[in-house]
Amino acid sequence: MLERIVEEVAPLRGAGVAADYIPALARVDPGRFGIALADLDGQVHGAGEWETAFSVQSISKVFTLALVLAGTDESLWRRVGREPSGNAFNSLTQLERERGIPRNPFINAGALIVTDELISQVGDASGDLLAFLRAESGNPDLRVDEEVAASEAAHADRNLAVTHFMASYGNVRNPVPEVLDQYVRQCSIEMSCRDLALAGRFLAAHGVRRDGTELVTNRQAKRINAIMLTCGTYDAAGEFAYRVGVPGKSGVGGGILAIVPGRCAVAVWSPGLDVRGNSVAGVAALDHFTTLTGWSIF
Ligand SMILES: NC(=O)CC[C@H](N)C(=O)O
Repeated sequence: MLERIVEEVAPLRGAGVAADYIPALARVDPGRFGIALADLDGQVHGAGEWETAFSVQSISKVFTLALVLAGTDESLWRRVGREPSGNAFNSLTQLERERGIPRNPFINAGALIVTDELISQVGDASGDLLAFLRAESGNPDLRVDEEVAASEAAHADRNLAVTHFMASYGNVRNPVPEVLDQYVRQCSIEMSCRDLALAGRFLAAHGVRRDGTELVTNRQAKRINAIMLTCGTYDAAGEFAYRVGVPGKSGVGGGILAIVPGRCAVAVWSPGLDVRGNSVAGVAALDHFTTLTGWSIF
């Protein structure tokens, strides 16, 4: 079935444009495509370029949220909301009206607060994330792409502005440059569809990790999936629910992690993005996937 999906989306490969506000991402061929599925037993299947590493970008926000929630009570929710923003992932417009409290943890502003919280908990937030991702994917070679990190850090005016703005409301605990550095590093981690599907599997498995231990409770996993559904694709979350019908988190590297609760995690990658920053062929592939399997949650 995954091979069939590769064929079905072939005409869409190359549609859209690779993100260019981070120059190192603009160099990737937008026509590439891969898909992988990890089931609850940790079996993984793939088609296309499913073992090629790419920049996970905002998909990292799901994992940092899970790590923060695993390490604390619910106090994070005093600093970040749980409502769809209806705005672009890097928008500033709601922040002044809402006194420095970002709408949700998956837009940049909210993810920067989550990273700030993870720094307070563990210090080296991106290192902690990398250790988690290596363990879940079984791939000890996962690493930060230093070229992408440097490129993003050199073009971070907007994320710096957002973080300073939230700091002016007292909603940032660590020095802004440190929060930015850790955020850029987490976004610049390279993973393949295979790695991502395995790393996201715990969200399909009600919070239980590869080794059988619990990262987050069943209730927390349910809630993270709910926020992925309502906020994971930014101002296209309604359209994503309409077409795909499962929780999903996209990144401007062209990847999308989708969760079918109780069944599997699916990762797709194709760098050509639509205007809202979601992979054109990736969304289409997930649309085919839930149609072929009947595994939409609706
Ligand atoms: N949507 C995304 O993937 C955005 C992540 C990117 N690192 C940024 O902060 O702009």
